[in-house]
Amino acid sequence: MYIITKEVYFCYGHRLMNHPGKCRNLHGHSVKASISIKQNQLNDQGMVCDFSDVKDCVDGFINKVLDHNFLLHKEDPIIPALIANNEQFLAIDEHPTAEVLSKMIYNHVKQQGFNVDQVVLWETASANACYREE
Ligand SMILES: Nc1nc2c(c(=O)[nH]1)N=C([C@H](O)[C@H](O)COP(=O)(O)OP(=O)(O)OP(=O)(O)O)CN2
Ligand SMILES: [Zn+2]
Repeated sequence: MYIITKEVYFCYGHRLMNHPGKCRNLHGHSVKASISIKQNQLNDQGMVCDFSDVKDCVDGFINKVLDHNFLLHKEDPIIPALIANNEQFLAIDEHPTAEVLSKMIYNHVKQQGFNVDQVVLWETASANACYREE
């Protein structure tokens, strides 16, 4: 089994509305996502796939959906105020944790036809979440 990994960097604001501590406050992160693709066989270029193809796939999604966006649970009570002020945000069904965001990226890359091994989202220099399927 061969595995390649491409890293991408982006930013977002969010809050974890049910968090008992500081993460329920509005705050932001400058994050790294590591996207790993696996294959048993290399292609005729000797690659799992081109790093740039992974980057193009992930950048398209991240730039459109996550980067410099404000990520909130759909029931977050701040949403009416954002709408009233014409502010941009993304409301999702789950809490916008590193776990949930890594799965969102995983699902997008898988839907684009890549054989994804895992997606790791480094939310801070010391904390990451990984999503993979058995
Ligand atoms: N399992 C998870 N735990 C936490 C998440 C998460 O997404 N999944 N998110 C947060 C916060 O949003 C934020 O990421 C803070 O993380 P944390 O590592 O606690 O923050 P610090 O950098 O301040 O940590 P220190 O190492 O104490 O400086 C929280 N938990
Ligand atoms: Zn956070």
